[in-house]
Amino acid sequence: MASSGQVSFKLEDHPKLPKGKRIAVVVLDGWGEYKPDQYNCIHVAQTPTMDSLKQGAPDRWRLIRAHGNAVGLPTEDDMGNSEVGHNALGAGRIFAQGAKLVDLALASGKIYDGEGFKYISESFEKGTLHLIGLLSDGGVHSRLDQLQLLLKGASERGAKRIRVHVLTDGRDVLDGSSVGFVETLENDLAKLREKGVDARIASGGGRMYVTMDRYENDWDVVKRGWDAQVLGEAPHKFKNAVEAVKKLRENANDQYLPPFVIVDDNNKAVGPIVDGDAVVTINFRADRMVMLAKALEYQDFNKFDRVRVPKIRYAGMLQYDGELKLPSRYLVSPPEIDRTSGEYLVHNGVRTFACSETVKFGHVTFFWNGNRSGYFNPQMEEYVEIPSDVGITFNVQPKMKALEIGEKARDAILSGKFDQVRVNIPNGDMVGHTGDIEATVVACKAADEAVKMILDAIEQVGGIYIVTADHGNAEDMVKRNKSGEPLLDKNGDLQILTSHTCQPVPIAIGGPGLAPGVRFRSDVPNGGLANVAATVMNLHGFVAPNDYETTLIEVADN
Ligand SMILES: O=C(O)[C@H](O)COP(=O)(O)O
Ligand SMILES: [Mn+2]
Ligand SMILES: [Mn+2]
Repeated sequence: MASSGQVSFKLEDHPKLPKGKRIAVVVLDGWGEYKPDQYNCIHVAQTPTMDSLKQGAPDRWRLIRAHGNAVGLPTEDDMGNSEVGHNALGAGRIFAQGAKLVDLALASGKIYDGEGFKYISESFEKGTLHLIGLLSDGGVHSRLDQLQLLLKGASERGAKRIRVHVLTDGRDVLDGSSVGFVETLENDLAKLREKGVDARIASGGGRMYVTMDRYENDWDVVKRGWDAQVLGEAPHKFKNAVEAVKKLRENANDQYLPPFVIVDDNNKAVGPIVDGDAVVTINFRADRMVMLAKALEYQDFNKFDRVRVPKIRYAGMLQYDGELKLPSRYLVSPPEIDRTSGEYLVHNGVRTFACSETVKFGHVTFFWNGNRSGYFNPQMEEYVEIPSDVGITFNVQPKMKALEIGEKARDAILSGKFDQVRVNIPNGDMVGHTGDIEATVVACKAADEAVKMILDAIEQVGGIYIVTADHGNAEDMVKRNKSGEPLLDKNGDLQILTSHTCQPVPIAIGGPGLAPGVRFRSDVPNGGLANVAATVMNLHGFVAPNDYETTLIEVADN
């Protein structure tokens, strides 16, 4: 706890639980609990390991909350996501997250008084304001209503020429919904034009194919965006963005639309980014904006040929990486997630190994450690990234690198070099997002096999396991009405749910090293992801800091 300005990271000994056990912390990505039907891929898949854990209920298996207020999101209708989920798991407390902080800053108008807005507004007189980001109401990376408020606020404060570079979603929202979002935005921009603001959509593309890669998996994705947004070059040229999205959807879904630029009557791009302009990346979530932020901000940059590097005033909606201070200017201060469990544990002698494949690597490192890149103490930690497949949608390879992650974790456990071995197993989530039900079933089976590999290793060394998930996804693949029945679209087709869900997630503890009498408490019925950190600290033999959310376990006297 902080005392006289100094943080002491010393944890108290747990009165009943021993130190020195090897502990596997397994996070299944996108693995919620839902009624067993044909659209519940976890139920349909063979998942003997996860099924066997369930038999430990209620003492060693239970459900915890992973969405809404339990993870610091604005409302109970907000589904969970990896960022807020892993933040809560790692930090042991609930922080108001980016979505909420931006809401508050817009509502109070404070966003316009901050350094970031003042900085970009210096370009309003002579330059163009460019807004780049995900266009949907998914609330995971960005929200349309926040963009709308920012457009209004910026134009009222002097922005005379505005260009919006849209990234279509279909991943946190239904596929096909991009058309409606672009129409809504076009209406707003038309209203601004009536008021004398030269406001237009300048470019676009699907989020997974244009711009929003993460953890440096595939820089080509960012380059395609750069070419369209900055250089004004793209394979597809249209006069109108609604027409562009409708046309391009004939051959691709929203997530994967190819890049396009909007051109004028002379076939000239209407909104390349040039010297003197201002740029705001409107996503509040970090992982899929960091790469673009680097391309926009870094002078030394060799990930792709930027061709032309305009001298711009750039601000992020938030600062995306506190350690890298990236970007250096931002409109809203990010949550200050301090004193995470990872930091405490290295100070208390717990040696940690963390691993996932590229697309989830930052989840068990960067997000887990409070949006902080790098090690707390390289002598005590080792983070291993297994390269993800590039350039495919994961329904094509639904097993992903699950078994490789399992093997790395197993070897780390058996090596005796680590006290905590932490992994993220991505399949349920990454394949769930493709909306391919059959492939998601294969994905869930692979994830279960990886869990088995880890639990077997824990068995062998007399260790402890804790298995949980960050939010739901694969357990429900259709959109439903209020009574839970699947919804059909106007053609009578099932509406496939590519997004996360608001379902709770399982948590299980066990292993030969678990002291007798350890069981889930029954007096924390509303426990959520933020309660996991204190639980893990207990299993390592420590009491969590006072301000952490309470532990989920107790030790019964036998
Ligand atoms: O970025 C993504 O892939 C989705 O928007 C959310 O998925 P995640 O929160 O599981 O990463
Ligand atoms: Mn996730
Ligand atoms: Mn996801």
